[in-house]
Amino acid sequence: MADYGIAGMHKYGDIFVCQPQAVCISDPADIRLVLSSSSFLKSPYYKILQFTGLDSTICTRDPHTVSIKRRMFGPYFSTSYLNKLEPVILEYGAKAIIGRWDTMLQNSKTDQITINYCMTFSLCTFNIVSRLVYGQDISALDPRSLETSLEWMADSTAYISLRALLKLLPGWIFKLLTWPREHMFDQIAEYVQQSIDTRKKLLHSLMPSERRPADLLQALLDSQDPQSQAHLSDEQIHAESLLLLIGGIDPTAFTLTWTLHLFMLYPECYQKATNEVRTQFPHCSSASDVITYAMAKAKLPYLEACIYESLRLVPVPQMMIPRVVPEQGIFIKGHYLPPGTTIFSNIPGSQSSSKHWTDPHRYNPDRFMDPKTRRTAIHSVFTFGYGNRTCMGKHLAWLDMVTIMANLLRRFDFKIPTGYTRTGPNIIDEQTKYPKLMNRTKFISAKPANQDDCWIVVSKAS
Ligand code: HEM
Repeated sequence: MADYGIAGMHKYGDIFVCQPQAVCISDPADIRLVLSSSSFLKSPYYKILQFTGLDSTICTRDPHTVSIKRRMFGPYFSTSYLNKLEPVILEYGAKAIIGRWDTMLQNSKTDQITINYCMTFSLCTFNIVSRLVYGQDISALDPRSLETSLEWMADSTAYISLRALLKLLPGWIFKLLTWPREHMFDQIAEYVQQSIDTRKKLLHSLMPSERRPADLLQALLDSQDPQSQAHLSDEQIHAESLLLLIGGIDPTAFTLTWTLHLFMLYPECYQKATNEVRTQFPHCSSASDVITYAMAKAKLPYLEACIYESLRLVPVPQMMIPRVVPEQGIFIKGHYLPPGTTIFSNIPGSQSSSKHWTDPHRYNPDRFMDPKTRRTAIHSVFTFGYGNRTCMGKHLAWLDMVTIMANLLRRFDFKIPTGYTRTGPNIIDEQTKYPKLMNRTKFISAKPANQDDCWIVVSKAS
């Protein structure tokens, strides 16, 4: 889909017909216009994201229900609620990686270790999400549970996504293809139910003076329909929790992966980001001394710009967030689009277009630093979507990404393993004339296609 959008944009420009009664648009101004209007409903395509028999937030189309759901859950994804969750996020995120790498370095005879950073970031975001959404400490980065965690994470997320996609097929084919692994779905459902039951028991046993837990499981249990005051049923919690599981692991982990990969391809950016972190936070007294999100937001603008630039250059979600033209129709670039037309926002195309970005194939975080271009640049990155259906978890994703990256750059040095020659600062892509990026899958997520590209040498900060 992403390649098709990029090729179509090069051939036909900022708007082209991509299917009967469907167009693909790439001008950031047009994308903003469509995505910021609540009268452009999500297209029925989103039904494939129905992980259980019920609509979770992402595939809800009816504007009234959407408004209720966003009012119910929105406060729990706000920066003020996330502040309460930050100690847990730091413990299961940045501190968990630091602890693991410190132990590995202590046991290493060479003062350096070689690790797979994509896997580390995936386990780490899995660790955070499991704690926040299921209230479970799965210690994903602990060597004793590493293999089980990897297997469970890969199988469950792949299976849930695949099961959703297979729904596009006729019912009997869906049943035929999914029944051999249907037990997995039952296992996940059981896990969710156990988490809900354990939490309900805990709440029941709390003394009035004791504090209720603060996490996303509690948010799902506490949230109330603003009109009827009704709470979510266990089935609704199940549907929403699977969305948080799928949305919360891969996009965050892969954005971190691309950021570190891009640092290795652009050593000057890596050096600048590292210098910024180590100049602003020079003293690192103990293992528990970590850079918090507020500290990073206040003092690390270049690191933030680096993450924005990764989100622009490699937008991890590869879907084109389709919307339907409302009954009054719309003119885009002089073309009248009648009601019912599907509009795909060509995010990968728009974010790599030389019409809208100077030197688009170059990783250049400075475009998010210059006060003259910063605002427009930020509003032209659609990796989290945009407007009234923008990603609800984006503040959480930023918190995860900034705290993990800032703390790792502060404590560790990174370099490409000796002998690795598939990518590097001097391995230039013939087409773009800039360092070649590692290959990626382009189906659902821009995931590194080959895990062998994700090894990196880590040592203590010099
Ligand atoms: C870098 C990380 C992330 C990226 C790039 C990302 C991207 C997206 C995108 C593109 C959408 C769809 C927007 C649309 O359909 O118009 C979305 C929706 C959503 N995301 Fe994320 N996401 C990320 C992290 C998260 C996290 C950590 C969570 C929560 C744990 C989350 C929860 C959600 C929810 C609940 C929605 C549905 C919002 C709605 O339909 O109104 N996301 N995200």
